[in-house]
Amino acid sequence: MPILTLKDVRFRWPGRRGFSLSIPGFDMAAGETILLLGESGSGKSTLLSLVCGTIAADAGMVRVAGTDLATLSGRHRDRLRAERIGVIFQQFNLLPFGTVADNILLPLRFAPDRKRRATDARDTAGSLCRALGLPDGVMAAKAATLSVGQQQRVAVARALIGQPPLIVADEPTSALDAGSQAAFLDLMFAQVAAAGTSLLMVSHDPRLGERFDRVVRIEDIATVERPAV
Ligand SMILES: Nc1ncnc2c1ncn2[C@@H]1O[C@H](COP(=O)(O)OP(=O)(O)OP(=O)(O)O)[C@@H](O)[C@H]1O
Repeated sequence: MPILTLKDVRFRWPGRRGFSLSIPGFDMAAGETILLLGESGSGKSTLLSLVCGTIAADAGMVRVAGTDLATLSGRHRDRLRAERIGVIFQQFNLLPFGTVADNILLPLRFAPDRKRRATDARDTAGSLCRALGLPDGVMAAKAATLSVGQQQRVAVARALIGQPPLIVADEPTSALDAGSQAAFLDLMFAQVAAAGTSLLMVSHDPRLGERFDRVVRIEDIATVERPAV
């Protein structure tokens, strides 16, 4: 069964001349890694928001791990996202005054099944930190005191904890220089492969493509209408 299926999806941002996106069909196999490429403003983040259920399609089907998001209430969509999807945002969205441990454990609060899979969640969080090359003792540090590269790794640990079947990442390397970018991707891919997780990552950088099972350009799967400026 695919981890993700989009079929005849249409979405338009509100406003008389809002940007609109339509996707006739897109499938992602379980365990597959896909790089989604497209220029700035081409609708990549909009597509990820549809997948995460933070915005609802006007028409068509978005199916995540076998469930059509349109059949769920808002509360159940939030629950499905927390259980099934690990999200890494462009700005990482860490709680600055929370500790690293607080931040990594946060998604488990809304996802009891995922919490169960993480068994001893604090130990698991510590192991993920070590595997991602974070220094000893980092779990007790306030997130705001870490470097950008370290915060990025905490965001990956938060997405991976409890082994959600799908990781969605929006330009997670945009704040890193080329060397740190490669090191970060090595660590992220090692963890994704170890857990057999599917990874849908957005970027505008085609050089990252060789690491992925498949490279998809947004214009190949979606038709967009942009408002005239
Ligand atoms: N919250 C919003 N409300 C209204 N329109 C929006 C909103 N977010 C995005 N858009 C519209 O959707 C278009 C596509 O934006 P989106 O962020 O999906 O593109 P992107 O490919 O991810 O761009 P970037 O690479 O710059 O992040 C934008 O040009 C904007 O017009």
